[in-house]
Amino acid sequence: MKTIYVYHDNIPKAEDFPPLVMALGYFDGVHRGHQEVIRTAGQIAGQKQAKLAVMTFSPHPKTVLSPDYSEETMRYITPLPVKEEEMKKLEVDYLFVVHFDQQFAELEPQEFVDSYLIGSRTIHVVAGFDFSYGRLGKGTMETLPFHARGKLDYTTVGKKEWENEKISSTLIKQCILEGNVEKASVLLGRLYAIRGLVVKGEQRGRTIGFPTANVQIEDPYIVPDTGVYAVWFTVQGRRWKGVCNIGYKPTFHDIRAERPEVEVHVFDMDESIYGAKVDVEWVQRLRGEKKFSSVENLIEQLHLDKKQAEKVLSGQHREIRTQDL
Ligand SMILES: Cc1cc2nc3c(=O)[nH]c(=O)nc-3n(C[C@H](O)[C@H](O)[C@H](O)COP(=O)(O)O)c2cc1C
Ligand SMILES: Nc1ncnc2c1ncn2[C@@H]1O[C@H](COP(=O)(O)OP(=O)(O)OP(=O)(O)O)[C@@H](O)[C@H]1O
Repeated sequence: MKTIYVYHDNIPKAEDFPPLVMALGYFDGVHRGHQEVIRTAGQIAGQKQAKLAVMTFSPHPKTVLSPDYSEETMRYITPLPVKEEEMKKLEVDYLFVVHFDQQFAELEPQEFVDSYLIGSRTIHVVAGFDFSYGRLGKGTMETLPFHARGKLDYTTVGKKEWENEKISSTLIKQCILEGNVEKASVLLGRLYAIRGLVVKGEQRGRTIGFPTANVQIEDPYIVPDTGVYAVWFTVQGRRWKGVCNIGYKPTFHDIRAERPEVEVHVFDMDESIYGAKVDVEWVQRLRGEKKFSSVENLIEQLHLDKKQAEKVLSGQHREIRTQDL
């Protein structure tokens, strides 16, 4: 897959590309609704002997269009490098990442179709029923035939739902923030995962029999609600079972840190992994974080947490259910 960063002054030109079938949208999470859009585009590309392309935007349009968001505070299910990996898995040939700024937001729908689609040799557009384009989102899948003027074909993908709700990035973000990582995983079609770096913690863990890997999150991910989770922990290509606390450790700290810490007790792992890149996959939230009256009470609870996480990870929860949709 080739990733192409597009700015206003370097819009892709038709002569540089083979005929493209283009899936359009932001695609945060690359969830099951998105997968349907991209697979549909892939099938059409196969039929038309064209290449499969996806056009996404960066940063999130909300950071430009809404005063409630900014690039500094925006959080994602799949920050751009992770989105790229998911697109590769879907066998996308070209990922166009269009720089979203005020100037782009003000493009008339006709200009967007002419310059960014027809101009880049898109022969067929695929998007969901609620996709919109151009200034104030005035372009929709209903207006696309008018703007296309017979120069490209289009396919609209119907609403993909789960339990009568539209699968959307917004819904998945909400689930993650509430700690409902199981539902988030069902909607994503894979376990929600966060990549981070193992850093030194306060070194107290090993003294209480529960050493933990402190995970520093560097990309702008949405972090699940505070609490204790059963997780899979992947380091150096090996996947381990673990139990993770996201929180402020109120048993030891009266004053809240700026951000919650993410620390994983990895079962049966006896290696020093400081500095390693790791993936934490969130399987199930087990409980909320508590302030214990003594370290002994905390340790007692940690044994119970470990047992419960072991049970969850050994059971049916290992693979998420895909037959429900
Ligand atoms: C599974 C698990 C559950 C935890 N639950 C709590 C909790 O409910 N309350 C709390 O104050 N700390 C909790 N902790 C954090 C421990 O207090 C922390 O791991 C310990 O103090 C070691 O910290 P350190 O790695 O910074 O040295 C939990 C840690 C783990 C691994
Ligand atoms: N559940 C769905 N069913 C069908 N198409 C979808 C679904 N969700 C998104 N799409 C389509 O996938 C593309 C990318 O979606 P986009 O990221 O813009 O929206 P979203 O997932 O609904 O996120 P948000 O909650 O931020 O609106 C768009 O063409 C959109 O119409």
